[in-house]
Amino acid sequence: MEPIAIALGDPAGIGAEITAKAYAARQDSALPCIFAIGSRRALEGVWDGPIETIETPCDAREVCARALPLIELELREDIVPGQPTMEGARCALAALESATGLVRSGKAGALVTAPVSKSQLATIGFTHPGQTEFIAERCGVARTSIAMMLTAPTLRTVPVTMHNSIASVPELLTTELVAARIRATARGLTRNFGIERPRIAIAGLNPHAGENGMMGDEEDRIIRPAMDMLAGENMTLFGPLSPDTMFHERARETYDAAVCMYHDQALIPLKTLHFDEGVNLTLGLPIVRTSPDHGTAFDIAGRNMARPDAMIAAIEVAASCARRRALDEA
Ligand SMILES: NC(=O)C1=CN([C@@H]2O[C@H](COP(=O)(O)OP(=O)(O)OC[C@H]3O[C@@H](n4cnc5c(N)ncnc54)[C@H](O)[C@@H]3O)[C@@H](O)[C@H]2O)C=CC1
Ligand SMILES: NCC(=O)COP(=O)(O)O
Repeated sequence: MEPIAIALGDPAGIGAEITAKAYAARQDSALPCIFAIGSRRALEGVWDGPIETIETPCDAREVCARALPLIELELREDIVPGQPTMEGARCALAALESATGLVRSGKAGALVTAPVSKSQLATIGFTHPGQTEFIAERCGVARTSIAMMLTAPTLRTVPVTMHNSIASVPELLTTELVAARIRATARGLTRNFGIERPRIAIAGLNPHAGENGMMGDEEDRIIRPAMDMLAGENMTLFGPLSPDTMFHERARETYDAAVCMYHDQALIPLKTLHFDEGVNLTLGLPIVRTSPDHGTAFDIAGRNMARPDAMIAAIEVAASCARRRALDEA
């Protein structure tokens, strides 16, 4: 497998720190060869280990054993941890763009992205809600064909609507969109985890999954018809389930992934159970892309408090998915 590219994210956040700590733990965690893309200053500000500049991903192979390989991007200002700037957002976007390109061209084996600040990116004219949608566009894949899967040891969840206001969710939910996300989830489970006939639990939108229409009708009007559309495809679907009772331990054993109707319905159970090991895996792309589940953590940036566990898990999941895909394509 080619080296894995890590875009360092916002320089004022914890991206550089968790990347450096993941690199330092590479032997204990048996991580594959990785290289970083971003600002050298961001790394040097939080880590005193060895860093070596490389020109191309293939140089990382030789360097990785002795130093963290870095494709260096210019950052023309000092970094103040916890204080994001427009220049920092430009650097984060340049790293994301460059890393995505290297993976798309096959020079890097998978893409792992450290966290960015979405609002800060918006200040420099970034029009995508998040990195997920940007990467999909760069890969030429429609937003409706991808899915944002959060994966952790005892739970995988996928939100149908992603970075949208709660007020807009009922209007955005359509039968076609729900069906598309369920299909992307099923294919993603087969492609990335080798699950031949995935079992997928579908959440309702309303309390008690609508209580037979008493507390909302999206279950009957939108979600059930979406499940019916997929009848005959290679997956086992059940639901719509009451969202409050589908995440307890015994319930989680009955499915391979839960498709949820909005961001927090999917991410609250995942982060509550597995904050330090949750991985965000984008399904439906021609490349492998993962990210730690957490954000920029500006409140602890530069204080050597950031845990690298989710970044290590993101690298492990990326490597495992890339290996599986390579085997399937061989
Ligand atoms: N993939 C990405 O690029 C993501 C980016 N974000 C961005 O992150 C920013 C901050 O979002 P928040 O909601 O505050 O979430 P957050 O995950 O950055 O922080 C939430 C809490 O968890 C702690 N925390 C997070 N990661 C940690 C780690 N590795 N070790 C120890 N403690 C950790 C933080 O210190 C904070 O107290 C937002 O601007 C958002 O856009 C959020 C999620 C994902
Ligand atoms: N909460 C998940 C999230 O914000 C993912 O963001 P991104 O990876 O799409 O930037």
